[in-house]
Amino acid sequence: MAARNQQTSTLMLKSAGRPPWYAPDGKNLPAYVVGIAGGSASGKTSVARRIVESMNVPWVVILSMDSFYRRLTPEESKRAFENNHDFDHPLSYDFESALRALSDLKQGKAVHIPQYDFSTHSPSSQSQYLYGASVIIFEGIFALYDPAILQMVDVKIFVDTDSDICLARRIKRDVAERGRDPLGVLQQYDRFVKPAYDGFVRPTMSNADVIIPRGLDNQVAIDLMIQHIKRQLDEHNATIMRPVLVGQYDGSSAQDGLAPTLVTVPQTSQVRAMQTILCDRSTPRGDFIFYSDRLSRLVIEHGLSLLPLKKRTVQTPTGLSYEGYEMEAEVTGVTVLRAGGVMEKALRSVARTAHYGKILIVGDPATHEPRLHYAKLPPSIERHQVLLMDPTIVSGANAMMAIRICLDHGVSEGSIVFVSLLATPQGVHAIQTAFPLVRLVVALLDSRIGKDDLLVKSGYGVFGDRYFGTEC
Ligand SMILES: Nc1ncnc2c1ncn2[C@@H]1O[C@H](COP(=O)(O)OP(=O)(O)O)[C@@H](O)[C@H]1O
Ligand SMILES: Nc1ccn([C@@H]2O[C@H](COP(=O)(O)O)[C@@H](O)[C@H]2O)c(=O)n1
Repeated sequence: MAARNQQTSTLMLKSAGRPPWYAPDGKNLPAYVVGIAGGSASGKTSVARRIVESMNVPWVVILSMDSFYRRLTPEESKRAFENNHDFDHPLSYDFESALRALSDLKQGKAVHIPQYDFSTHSPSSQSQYLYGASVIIFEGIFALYDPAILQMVDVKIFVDTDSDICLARRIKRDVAERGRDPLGVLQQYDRFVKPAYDGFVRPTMSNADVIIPRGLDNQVAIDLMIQHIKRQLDEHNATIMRPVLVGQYDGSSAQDGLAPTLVTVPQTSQVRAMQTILCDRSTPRGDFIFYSDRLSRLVIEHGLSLLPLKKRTVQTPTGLSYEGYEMEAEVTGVTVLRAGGVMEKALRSVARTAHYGKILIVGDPATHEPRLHYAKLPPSIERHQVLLMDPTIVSGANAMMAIRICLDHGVSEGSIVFVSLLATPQGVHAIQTAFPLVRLVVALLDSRIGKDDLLVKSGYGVFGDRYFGTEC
């Protein structure tokens, strides 16, 4: 039982090169949902897998209804092991949880899906982390049954395979993969599977847009379906955000027209001197590192000072009580790799108990469109105040993707503080337009951006290269 409660989950996201999945206003575009229903062993999973393989992009995911079987009582579990429990009645599914997961995924949120173990008739200790799919394939015998789920599904498929073939495949599969014996499979089939198919599952065929006779054997129908889904994905991609282009902001180089969510650190004499050292092309690398670290600590401290406090009373060594404060919520620092690592170092030097996450976004060399390559965030991040760290904001496109990822993982917009050493007003404006509640703390504003390479023409140069010594 203890093992069952210790749900493990892979928090890694392997979406090599995922383009933006949200519109210029920062809001997610809904994912396209394909529902695949049909009898048990008709080939639903096989068809879903064939679609995923043919799409050949990581942002197509399968959500199986197996994950939403209701938990059995001890009495029901005993009957299940005697092949005498009805897993084919609609009441055996938790449609509410299935709807919630599907709806979250469709809205672009990250979800943890329980995994089901057919040999124990219960959820396994594993859960699956799904994030950011543009196409979701929802498959199961009742995928086209529940009216609220049907509302979520964009294209509805029913796999119609001869029942004798389904039975033969089910015996083979359940013995090989689900820890069953042939006689038990036959008993369960006669008692529950066949009557439920006739009474509940087959009638949902009338909800389908497309019926695929013979399942995987019907290559023509599957190819047509794949073409249809690819077209939907192309249309989806056509409406996603292109880089926020230089020139959209018409203020001057100062804070003209920018909202008060932008805070520049006080321009003390020390800050001015440090900025000058960082802007100077002849500054030796050792000095560049030293002053970047120092300025990072200042910006981080400034960012931390914006986070809310709550009252805390402590006893002093002399026995008096002291009415003080503590942070209202835990802090997570999210590093936008690689240059954000510099600011992470600064956060580690001032915050003893922070959590950490990392995001890798790489600009497409031709279009400068940001592409998500990796994200790893702490599981409880939705309850934390988040410091997003990237030393430079140019077009704002990378920052917007990083903010979107935090929001998709349940962080509220008002809990995010984006800290940066140098930002363009254009980039800040783009971020503020899409995410008006995100606060930004920067050390320096600089408005000069190269039209072709989207690099700040003055300022610190390519910060990461200068800091890590990787300049060409
Ligand atoms: N066209 C096919 N030819 C041969 N075996 C198949 C075919 N389609 C599916 N199978 C096998 O039948 C079993 C059930 O298929 P599956 O796709 O899991 O069905 P479902 O998801 O509808 O229960 C699996 O072992 C699968 O490998
Ligand atoms: N513990 C369980 C749960 C479900 N089943 C059977 O699985 C069938 C649905 O899965 P398919 O992959 O075949 O669509 C359903 O017909 C249940 O009878 C089970 O045997 N044990």
